[in-house]
Amino acid sequence: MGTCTSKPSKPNPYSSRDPNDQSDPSQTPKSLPSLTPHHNSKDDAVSGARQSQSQSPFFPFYSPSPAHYFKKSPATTKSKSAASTPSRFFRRPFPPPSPAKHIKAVLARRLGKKATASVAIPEDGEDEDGVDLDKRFGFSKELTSRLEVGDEVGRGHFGYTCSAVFKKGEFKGQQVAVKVIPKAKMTTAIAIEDVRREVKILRALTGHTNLVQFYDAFEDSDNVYIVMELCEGGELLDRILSRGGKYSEDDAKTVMVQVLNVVAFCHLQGVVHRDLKPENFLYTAKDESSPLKAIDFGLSDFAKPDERLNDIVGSAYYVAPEVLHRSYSTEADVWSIGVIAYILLCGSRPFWARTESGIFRAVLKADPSFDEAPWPSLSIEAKDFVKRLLNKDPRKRMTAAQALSHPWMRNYNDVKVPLDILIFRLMKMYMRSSSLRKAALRALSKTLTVDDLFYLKQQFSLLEPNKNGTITLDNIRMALMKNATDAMKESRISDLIASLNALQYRRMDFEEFCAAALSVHQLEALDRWEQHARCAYELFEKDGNRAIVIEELASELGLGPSIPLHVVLHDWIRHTDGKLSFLGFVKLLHGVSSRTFVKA
Ligand SMILES: Nc1ncnc2c1ncn2[C@@H]1O[C@H](COP(=O)(O)OP(=O)(O)OP(=O)(O)O)[C@@H](O)[C@H]1O
Ligand SMILES: [Ca+2]
Ligand SMILES: [Ca+2]
Repeated sequence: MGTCTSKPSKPNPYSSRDPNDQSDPSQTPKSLPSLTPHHNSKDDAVSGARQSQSQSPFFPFYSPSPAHYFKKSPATTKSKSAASTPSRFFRRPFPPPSPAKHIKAVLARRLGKKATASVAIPEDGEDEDGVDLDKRFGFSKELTSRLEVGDEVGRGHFGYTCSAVFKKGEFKGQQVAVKVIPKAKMTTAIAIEDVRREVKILRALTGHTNLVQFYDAFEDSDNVYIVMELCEGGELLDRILSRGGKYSEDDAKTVMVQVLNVVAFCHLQGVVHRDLKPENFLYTAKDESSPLKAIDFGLSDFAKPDERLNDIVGSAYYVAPEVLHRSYSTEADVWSIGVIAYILLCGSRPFWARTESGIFRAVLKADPSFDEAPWPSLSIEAKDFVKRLLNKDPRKRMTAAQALSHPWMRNYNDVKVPLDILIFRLMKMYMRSSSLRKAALRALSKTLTVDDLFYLKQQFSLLEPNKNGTITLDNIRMALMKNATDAMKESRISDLIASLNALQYRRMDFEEFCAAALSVHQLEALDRWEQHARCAYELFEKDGNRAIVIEELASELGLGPSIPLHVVLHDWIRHTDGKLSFLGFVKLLHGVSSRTFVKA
């Protein structure tokens, strides 16, 4: 993104650092151990872009940045005509790359202005003609009287971060971090709104162990200041690089459990982070066992139930395919966690190319490699875990809470599985389904394995405080309230509860809960899907299948009069006895609507 990539032109006026000291510690080139890219792309342009150590000792680990970075970087010039070897060295590109939002700009160039005009987002960096931007945030102006601001501790594209100490008040003496975001960089209404939202989300979400604690926000005519907990242990990225990307499975789990916990929490609150990457997780202290904290909610947004987001934001290596397709929600964060998990376990990036469009092509088309070392020596569970996070279909991808109950994770240090927002979405769909579909789902739920049931049992018990084997609408409301932050108001999670109103006068037992909260799409992604479906159909045949005429089936499915019923539903009914065929059964499980047929 154009103007948001440069460093502040003047030194931090609050820093006690020697103003004559021209050196910038963040810019000292570091030689870093290799993070080898590998994937199974059949695209020669992509695989041919791998680099050799001899010819390319330096290569940015970060996203290949916008073209202007690439042209300037000596690292990239060196890497041009190289072939692949696994053990080369990278160092950090210079200046810091991977501005999060630039993906939008790159796609705008690729698709042409017209294609992106629908979202009416001016390119960042472009001034909005004739519009006087209101850069007042309503934050306190008392920064200097409340805090003594010290040295710079980190830097991003939108801001830089300094350490500071509270001079007075309830936090007197407390060391904190202050992220300084220059107002000069807020050149569009969208950019201003982003900063407003970053503060709003941080303020609302604070309280989770793995989320940086927010203290306050200030402003003056030049900057916005976000005061938060100081994390002195550095970025997760630096730890990965210093280890050469080699994490034992247990060490990777220690990272994953924290990342998944905070992301499951955000998703339950209806917040999607949209920029999950190792740079945006900080350790509170230098020691290995210090907790990890999610930071940088600069691209985060509220994801209302049933709403799809469409801004193309994120960082290239970590961006989910559906973000590139401009229709996504919380699942996109889980993809990014899958990329992080892949990197932790094998030290390589799953989707890699020399150019940004090459990375996007790989994200959309290529399957990451699980054949090269060290994958063959890793556990089957570890591979399954990563594959289920990196499913290209967001409906088939695990959620963060499901990932915590995956066999690879769940026995690790007594992992606690948090409430999963997906449960509410699925229950809502179930409550609105026809009795025929409910019977089909019930049959399918009888085929679930111990692993599948583990997750559902955990979720059920989170909703069932009385342990009497049933849940009510009140129980659900209470469970959500127990976990609620202010963010839920904005993301309208209460609407979800309202949509479960049909539960008001009855209870749901575990058996029905399994039918209501199972995801057909996720089961379909498994190798054993065919077995599940066949077995469920047999059960359905014994107990649920009945003769049905096409018109009745259409009304069960809620199909409108515009659908040529006899054409589309012909194969759904068995001609011998007029009952649902296997095909009809599977279609029914998915839940269909007139829209399905219109699309087809
Ligand atoms: N609470 C904190 N404690 C210590 N350092 C921090 C803290 N918050 C941020 N930093 C440092 O400042 C850097 C920039 O912060 P942040 O990522 O929030 O800024 P940004 O301008 O939004 O960056 P990006 O270019 O990634 O969007 C971080 O990578 C980190 O090194
Ligand atoms: Ca960042
Ligand atoms: Ca950011």
